[in-house]
Amino acid sequence: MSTSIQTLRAGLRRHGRDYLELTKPRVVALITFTAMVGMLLATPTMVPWPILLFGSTGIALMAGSAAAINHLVDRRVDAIMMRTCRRPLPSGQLEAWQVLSFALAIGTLGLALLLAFTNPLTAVLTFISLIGYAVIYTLFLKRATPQNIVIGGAAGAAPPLLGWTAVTGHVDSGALLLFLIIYVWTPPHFWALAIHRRRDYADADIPMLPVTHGVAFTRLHILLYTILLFLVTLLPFLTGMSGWIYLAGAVLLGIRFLGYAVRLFATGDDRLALPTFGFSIAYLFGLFAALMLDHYSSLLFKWF
Ligand code: HEM
Ligand SMILES: CC(C)=CCC/C(C)=C/CC/C(C)=C/COP(=O)(O)OP(=O)(O)O
Repeated sequence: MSTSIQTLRAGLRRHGRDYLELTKPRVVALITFTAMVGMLLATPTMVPWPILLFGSTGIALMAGSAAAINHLVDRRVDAIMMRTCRRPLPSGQLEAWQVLSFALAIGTLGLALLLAFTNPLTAVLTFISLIGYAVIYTLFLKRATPQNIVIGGAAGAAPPLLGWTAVTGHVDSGALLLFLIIYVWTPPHFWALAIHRRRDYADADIPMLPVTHGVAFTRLHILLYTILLFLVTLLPFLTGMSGWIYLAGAVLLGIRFLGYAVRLFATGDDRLALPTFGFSIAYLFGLFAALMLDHYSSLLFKWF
């Protein structure tokens, strides 16, 4: 046992950057931020600091573990695609057993933190999200249907709900609303990138929407989902969960996102696809920052 821990430690020192890359750190950073906003919105008082700290670390570790399993399952597909061929497995920097050990280690640590500092419901739902992304999406859906990311998007949309249940111990309408926002955001986020990288997906025989149904059809669906997203993001205000500060943020960000989607659709210029993908990330960060800002400003207003 101690020898295998020593081997793991030596490997971590030599390949720190590769292990970090396995976790998709920038994706997990945004996922963790949305989970923390879910925690903050779940209560009108302060979130107990052990839940905030260890709950979000637990969710981040399990999301990182899911991302590492995705690298393992997809290693042959990743070797074919230009965007992913330099990843640690296809480039030979790490071997499959190292990736599996790493994923199991951080996944188990994450699960233990959630069980110790949050509640069984959060631990179970986070585990289901891990399986949803790492196994159901990556191994089956991704290769089976162009609706892969619509169905698989449920795993990526779960984090704010997980943050919410970490604080309250149950799922309620506020948590479901935050889930719904990310669920509807995922198709325009991903399909914009898929238009830009469609040749990669065709080469790897992955049935992404622009490959199976063409670019024009995908542009239309990006636009339709962005309109739906605009409407869904009004719900936190309409249901009284959030106030005017959030509404202003959601409308401004939504108009900008719609601007990208309309231009992509109307001009048919695929050079707009990558900027649309880039903006989708800034959009989601901005929207959740607006939820948080609105929550605390309305609390301050009540206190004084
Ligand atoms: C099924 C759901 C999703 C799919 C298929 C998807 C797909 C992708 C892909 C393929 C990339 C890679 C871009 C690259 O390597 O150049 C990416 C990047 C990114 N995604 Fe997603 N995504 C999903 C959900 C999410 C969620 C839920 C979040 C956060 C809440 C997120 C945040 C990001 C961020 C921040 C990046 C940029 C990463 C970087 O610059 O390294 N994605 N997404
Ligand atoms: C809370 C928890 C455990 C959630 C896990 C959610 C999670 C890590 C979602 C990531 C979504 C994502 C980057 C999908 C792209 O995979 P891809 O295989 O289509 O993209 P790739 O080609 O860049 O690998």
